[in-house]
Amino acid sequence: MTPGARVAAAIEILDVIGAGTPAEQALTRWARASRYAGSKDRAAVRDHVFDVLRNRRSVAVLGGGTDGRALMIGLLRQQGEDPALFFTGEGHAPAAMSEEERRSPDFSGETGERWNLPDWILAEFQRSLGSEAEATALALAQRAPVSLRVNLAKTTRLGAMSALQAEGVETEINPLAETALSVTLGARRLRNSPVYLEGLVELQDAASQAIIADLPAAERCLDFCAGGGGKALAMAAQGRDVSAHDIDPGRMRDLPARALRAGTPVAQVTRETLGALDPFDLVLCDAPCSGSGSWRRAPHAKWALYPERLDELTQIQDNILDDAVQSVHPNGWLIYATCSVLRVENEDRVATFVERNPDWHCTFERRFSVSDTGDGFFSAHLTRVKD
Ligand SMILES: C[S@@+](CC[C@H](N)C(=O)[O-])C[C@H]1O[C@@H](n2cnc3c(N)ncnc32)[C@H](O)[C@@H]1O
Repeated sequence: MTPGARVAAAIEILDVIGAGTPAEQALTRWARASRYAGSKDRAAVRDHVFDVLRNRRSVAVLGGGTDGRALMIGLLRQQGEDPALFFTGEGHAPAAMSEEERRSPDFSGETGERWNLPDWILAEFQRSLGSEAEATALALAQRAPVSLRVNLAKTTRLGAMSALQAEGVETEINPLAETALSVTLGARRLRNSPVYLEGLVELQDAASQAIIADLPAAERCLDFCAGGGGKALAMAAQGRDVSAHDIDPGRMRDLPARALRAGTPVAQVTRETLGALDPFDLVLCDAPCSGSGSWRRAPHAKWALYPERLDELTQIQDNILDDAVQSVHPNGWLIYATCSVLRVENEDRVATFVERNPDWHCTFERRFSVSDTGDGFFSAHLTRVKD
């Protein structure tokens, strides 16, 4: 495909997304219907689409509209390209630009537009991040790094690096955790590589790994909000005895296969069986949240969040802590984590938990910035106050 044809494909997909189809679904449908597109074409079209979704506000201003065509004109301008070189009308390229489209709009640069955030969230964003607010917003508009967790139950970090290199996947040490690698080349080869298929590495954000690396020593651990089990598997790879629970057990459907591949067993517990089990030394609540620390991976979530939903999430987070604390051993740990950068979902939830439970205190809090090495995350360690 020519560069212009890739832009035309992105326009078509953005219009499908604009009409309400989720981004991944729209991309998959387009790829199935476009057998002529090679893997490089598919990757380039995907990058265009996700670059637009991350930068929706600024590119709408720069392109003078919100349909796929305007958004792509805006994206090319933002990337320092001349859109007229892509909009030629030749072959499969989009039609040549009109007189009006050629006029580069004035980019007023209001904060929400420059930061590519909805206006309503700006105050909370600034309260949460202070002097880091702008850098965080701008980082969320960039592509996310690809990080791997080395399964130390099967190999070493250097062992994994050289095995990956032999398969054409280049990596470098990621400083956030001793299990973490950043992929610098060949990420697309990963999923079919023996190193991945044999469970020597898992795809996992490095800050997510650091949250597990920070955990206090504890033998029997419960991942209360296990989802796909990324953190449960990371805990199991540390040699802990791990059980996984989720309000929606269907979310854990891939966990047995992943645990088998990793060679690190994870038991699954249901709501019903949980009450009959002995309390755990550590209960991790990786709570549902706005996902604001990982909006560069799921940019649609940035635009789908609204104030009432954020309020609802904080209520769910409080309820989860109140529920999960019942499974913690008297000398045990309650760990709270989110992939959010918002105080209202992080420090504020910990503070209100301690207010409701004065016999508990927080011994550790850590924030992870959105950076080249990892997503935005938060974690806090809570335990009972000792007499
Ligand atoms: C952030 S995701 C977990 C991601 C997972 N820990 C990982 O690292 O892959 C949050 C999970 O919490 C679950 N959840 C939501 N409400 C819950 C509740 N009240 N009790 C337990 N789990 C809940 C959701 O179904 C979702 O799978």
